[in-house]
Amino acid sequence: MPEDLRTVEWTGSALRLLDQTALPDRVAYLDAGTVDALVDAVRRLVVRGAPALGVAGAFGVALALREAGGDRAAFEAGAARVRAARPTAVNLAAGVDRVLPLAAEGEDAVVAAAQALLEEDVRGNRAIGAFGADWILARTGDRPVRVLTHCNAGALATAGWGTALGVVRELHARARVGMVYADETRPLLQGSRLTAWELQRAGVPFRVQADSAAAGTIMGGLVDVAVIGADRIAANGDTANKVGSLGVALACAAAGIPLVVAAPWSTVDLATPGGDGIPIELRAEEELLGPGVAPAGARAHNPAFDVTPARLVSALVTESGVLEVSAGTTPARAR
Ligand SMILES: CSC[C@@H](O)[C@@H](O)C(=O)COP(=O)(O)O
Repeated sequence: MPEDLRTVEWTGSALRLLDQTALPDRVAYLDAGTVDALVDAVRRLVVRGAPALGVAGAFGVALALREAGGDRAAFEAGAARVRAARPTAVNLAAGVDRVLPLAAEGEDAVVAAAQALLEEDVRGNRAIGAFGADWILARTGDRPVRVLTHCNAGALATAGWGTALGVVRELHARARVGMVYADETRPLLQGSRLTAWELQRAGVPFRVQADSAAAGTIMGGLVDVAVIGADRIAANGDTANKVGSLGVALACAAAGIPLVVAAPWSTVDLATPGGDGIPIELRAEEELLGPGVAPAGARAHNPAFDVTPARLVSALVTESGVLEVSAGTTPARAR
């Protein structure tokens, strides 16, 4: 993503969000100037992706502080609403928690801490990209690398550069990308709308494919490595990410190719021992239904995420380096 586009930016009076519901057709921004506006934007996925949610949550504390006007209980309630706007990405709660202690010092101190988190995220993503590219290239030799990715873990999902797509960008900068298969990502099309948009702008060769094509593409020998992001990684390495990631992981295991999870340490939740403790967001049934899609009256089951067991995660790439999770190097053991 070019430097002129920011997913999350503090204007001085509001949080300016690049509206990801309008992409790829339009580049539009939404200024969230209240807690209500921010919570609504988070729920509608105007801003989305775990690290971007973390940064938005941190700035949301400044909105809550201003709105409360010195009323401690109102401030705490506002911050709690931001924190709980979506349940799975631990970064959202972590972003809020990180700046909360500064509330006593006022809005400027909170904004400065949120801005520091934003800048840290971009720096971390650059490091993730380099570590991930090194790890992959050490296993693929000289041939161009064919990558499969699921959902959008790019610049749009972060404060800049991206995690899984940060690895792809780094491979591309080293002229080593053969092809990227971008799963379209049902039901909200983060892959075909957002990942494809980012890859196109970056000049990376790609094909969008239906989620249901992923297993065949992997088993058919068209993919060297799958690289995905994460919303929450438990202490044992179990990884929650966009629904459909588990299917990609199972196919990778069956085909004997690596599944790489690229995420900052802020996505690791050491307080959650295993994947069964990760809350999975259930979204509105309407996202999967409607005229021309399903018969009137049909009901839907619409989990936004699934959990990939640690044994299927070949590598977890963070800004600190690579953990070979399925080989036993879990986040808990590394810390
Ligand atoms: C770097 S983003 C990592 C994850 O947050 C991403 O893969 C994902 O699942 C996003 O889900 P979304 O529902 O679009 O917020």
